[in-house]
Amino acid sequence: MHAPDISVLPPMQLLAPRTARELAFNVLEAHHAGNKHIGEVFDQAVDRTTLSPSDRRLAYELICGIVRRQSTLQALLMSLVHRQMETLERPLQTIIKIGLYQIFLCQGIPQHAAVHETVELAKRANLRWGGFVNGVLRSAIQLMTENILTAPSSKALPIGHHQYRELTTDLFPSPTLTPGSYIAAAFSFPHDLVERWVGQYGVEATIRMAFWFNQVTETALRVNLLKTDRETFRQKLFAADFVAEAGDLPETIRLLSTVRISTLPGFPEGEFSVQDLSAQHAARRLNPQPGEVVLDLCAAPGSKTCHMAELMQNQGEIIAADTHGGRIRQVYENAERLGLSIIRTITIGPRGENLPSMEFDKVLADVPCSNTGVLGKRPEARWKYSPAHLDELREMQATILRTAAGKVRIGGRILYSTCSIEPLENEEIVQQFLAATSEAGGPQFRLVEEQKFMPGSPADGAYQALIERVS
Ligand SMILES: C[S@@+](CC[C@H](N)C(=O)[O-])C[C@H]1O[C@@H](n2cnc3c(N)ncnc32)[C@H](O)[C@@H]1O
Repeated sequence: MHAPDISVLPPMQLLAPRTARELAFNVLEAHHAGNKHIGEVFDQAVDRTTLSPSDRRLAYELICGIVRRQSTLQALLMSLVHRQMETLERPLQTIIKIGLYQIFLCQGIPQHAAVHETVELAKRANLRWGGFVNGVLRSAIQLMTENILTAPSSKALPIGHHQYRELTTDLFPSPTLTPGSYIAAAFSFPHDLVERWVGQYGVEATIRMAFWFNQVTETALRVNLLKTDRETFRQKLFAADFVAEAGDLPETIRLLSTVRISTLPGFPEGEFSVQDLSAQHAARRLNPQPGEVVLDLCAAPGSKTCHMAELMQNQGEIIAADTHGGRIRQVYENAERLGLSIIRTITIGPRGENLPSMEFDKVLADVPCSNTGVLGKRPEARWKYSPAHLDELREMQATILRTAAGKVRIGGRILYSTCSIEPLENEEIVQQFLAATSEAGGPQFRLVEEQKFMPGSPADGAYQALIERVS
């Protein structure tokens, strides 16, 4: 008889999770079953618990870490459980991974607590699982040594801050013989993606990026200068026990505490937004002025739209367009919270159908992309990468840039931006656009400047090209 296909079994859920591990289990199981973002699933599940803020934080760290480090945890699991993976129920695999993540990759959780808490979770899920999970996790501890390494090897498990934990066994492919396979398995990235990075940036830079993407990063905030000033807001955070520093741009703050954003002081009053530093450069680079008429072609959820409105002193007009009618509502909600009244939202077709017939001073084209610059912030994003998807995205990006070109006035500017570090989605799209328009007899364009932000230097990866219509 064949083993049942466990991938199609309904998710298992614990009623009323009582611990951080139980909450993590519920969210991971629900995430496996559906298509929703981890953050959304977590928000729904957490609202139904009475867990303390520190338990919620631990649950969130476990969830994000386990989704991110899937390949690493799978390699550990396979070396510990000498059974066909298909015969191991998926909820049981999830529980073991919760234990393995705590033992190998969480700082500050003693091994005995990691084992005890995970065995309790296993027993709550299924009384028969406690002994098995206990055995697997105790064997896992035997895989660890006390040694911290500073260079990769097939025994080296990357743990963060450019350090590796030495294991007692060769768990990973050799980084010397097959660097791409080592990085993919040990750091947990799709193999295709790692091979691209190794080809473009070399092994060392790829490893630096992989470390950066795998560590929990600080959060950048954008202060709403129409409501407060940066120093006053920083003092407010400080008074509420949060550590924050001034960032590069006049409105940027680096928040050095881990926190659920909506609980920060000033959030309901619209004194700030969450936005990565590299993304904050987009509106700054386009430089919209008070009184101008601006088109944001891919606006939802509206971070950059609202930043532009703030830079425009809430004077002029912004048409915030998106093809996703549901998400466009978020632009409206963000604008309302931030006290911005110059934004008008519209739903458009994929080729700009339904856009008003006028021309604009500035056009922002913040196109959908592979997200390869923000893989640290979005734990599941790396697993959505595929070369085939890249082709689809490129077609969409070129179309959106052409739509932008058709809406900008002579002397006006377009900002083409992505949160990708793939040249195919960035420089190549822009160069192809410039070549095509210079050959055609219509409007002419020039590249004013472009910038690629590499992940970790110092913030998310991104690309921005400022293009001017010259005739
Ligand atoms: C990277 S997100 C935009 C993020 C947004 N600019 C911000 O800063 O919050 C890309 C958006 O483009 C939208 N989109 C997808 N295809 C589109 C198209 N053909 N035209 C316009 N928008 C599109 C998606 O619905 C998505 O909301």
